[in-house]
Amino acid sequence: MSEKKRGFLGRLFGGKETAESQAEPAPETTSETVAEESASEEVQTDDPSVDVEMEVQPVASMNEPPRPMQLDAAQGLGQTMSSVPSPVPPAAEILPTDVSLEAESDPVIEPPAEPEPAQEEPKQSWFQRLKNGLSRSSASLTEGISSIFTKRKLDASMLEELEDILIQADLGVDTAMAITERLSDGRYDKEISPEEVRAILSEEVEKVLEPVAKPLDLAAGHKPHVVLMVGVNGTGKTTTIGKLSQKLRSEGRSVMLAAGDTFRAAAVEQLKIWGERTGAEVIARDTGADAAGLAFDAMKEARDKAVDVLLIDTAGRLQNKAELMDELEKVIRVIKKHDPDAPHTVLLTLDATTGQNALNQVEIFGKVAGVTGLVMTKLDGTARGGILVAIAAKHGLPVHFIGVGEGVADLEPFSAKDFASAIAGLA
Ligand SMILES: Nc1nc2c(ncn2[C@@H]2O[C@H](COP(=O)(O)OP(=O)(O)OP(=O)(O)O)[C@@H](O)[C@H]2O)c(=O)[nH]1
Repeated sequence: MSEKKRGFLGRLFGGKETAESQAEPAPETTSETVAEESASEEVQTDDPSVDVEMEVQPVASMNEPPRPMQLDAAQGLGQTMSSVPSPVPPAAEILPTDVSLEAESDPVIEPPAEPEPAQEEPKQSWFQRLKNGLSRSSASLTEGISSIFTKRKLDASMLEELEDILIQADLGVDTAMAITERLSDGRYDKEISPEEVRAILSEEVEKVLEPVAKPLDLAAGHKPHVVLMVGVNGTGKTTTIGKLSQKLRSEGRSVMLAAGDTFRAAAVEQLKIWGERTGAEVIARDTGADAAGLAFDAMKEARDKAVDVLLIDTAGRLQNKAELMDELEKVIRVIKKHDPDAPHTVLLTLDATTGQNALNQVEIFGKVAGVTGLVMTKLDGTARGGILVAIAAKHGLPVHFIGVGEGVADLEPFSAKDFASAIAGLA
């Protein structure tokens, strides 16, 4: 019961809610050092000694109280806000094969509107939303299982068919084999029900996911704790930052958002809206501005104002575009000028609809940006949610959150057991 009284993030991030963060004793970055870097790398900061290109535009005050859309921290897992569904574009559409560095101006993707109290929908538990979100993934598995294991005695061809279904659901060869091996153990020539198979599926998936289901740890005392959000275009970086900001604010933490996606005008606007909604100050520049310069200025602002968490957005980039990946490295180098240990968290957002390509994204972003944890989004828009299992088995990186919709309540800390039960279609 006492657990319940602690803030939701306090419990799930492993940190003490009241713990005072200590400022990092990072060496002070001087304007000279930035100017040096700027001269060699053309970082455009707002430091007066450095070439000033665009104005920093603080938007909302971080002292503002969170808006009514706040998810009650103590109720986090059990309560819901209604989400506004919108069609998720297929991976092929959100992963163009050729992306140029020229700034884009596309329509602003407004964060989903807050529900009017009068229109409040019946509250669903997080598990129910997770189940609904994963329904396409679980349907493809459970329908396949039901079609094989119907009043037949277990034989080798059934196991082969099952293995195919599991592999097609992107669970990965190793997990597929582990499941079929476990099934075959002592069950040959015996009738086996689809329910038994689903129970074993759930147990094996949980075994793979348990070691990676780790809360985001903000308790190390960094002030600010710097979270850099990286990933391919349209995977949900900006939306995830907005949702995280909401959660952190409802824990009583001060948050600053850096609109480092200077490539896409709509992303800057989107982040400003999230900032206003969640009471987080937003550091932004005009479209096309230097992302590293913006990150430098945001770091300075966040340290000067002693905010608890700085969430830095970055432009989406394909992992095979070398020049874009170089730009990301530069952003990280500039952040380190303020604090050599920063970014303390590098979150990679993965779009579940991408399927197997996500494995490759983890590898490349891991090398370039030192990814420390994963957020898998859009599990609601795909039958390929099993990819999370393959990623866990291959890379073993912590999975901090999963997203099953666009609404602020559709991002939650990752639970291996819940995910395994939901994908196996268990109640
Ligand atoms: N269905 C669904 N949609 C999501 C989820 N997360 C994000 N989205 C939507 O995905 C779209 C792209 O999200 P963004 O946050 O703009 O993605 P991004 O990675 O910042 O995009 P770039 O700035 O182009 O790199 C938006 O329409 C979001 O609302 C999710 O978990 N489920």
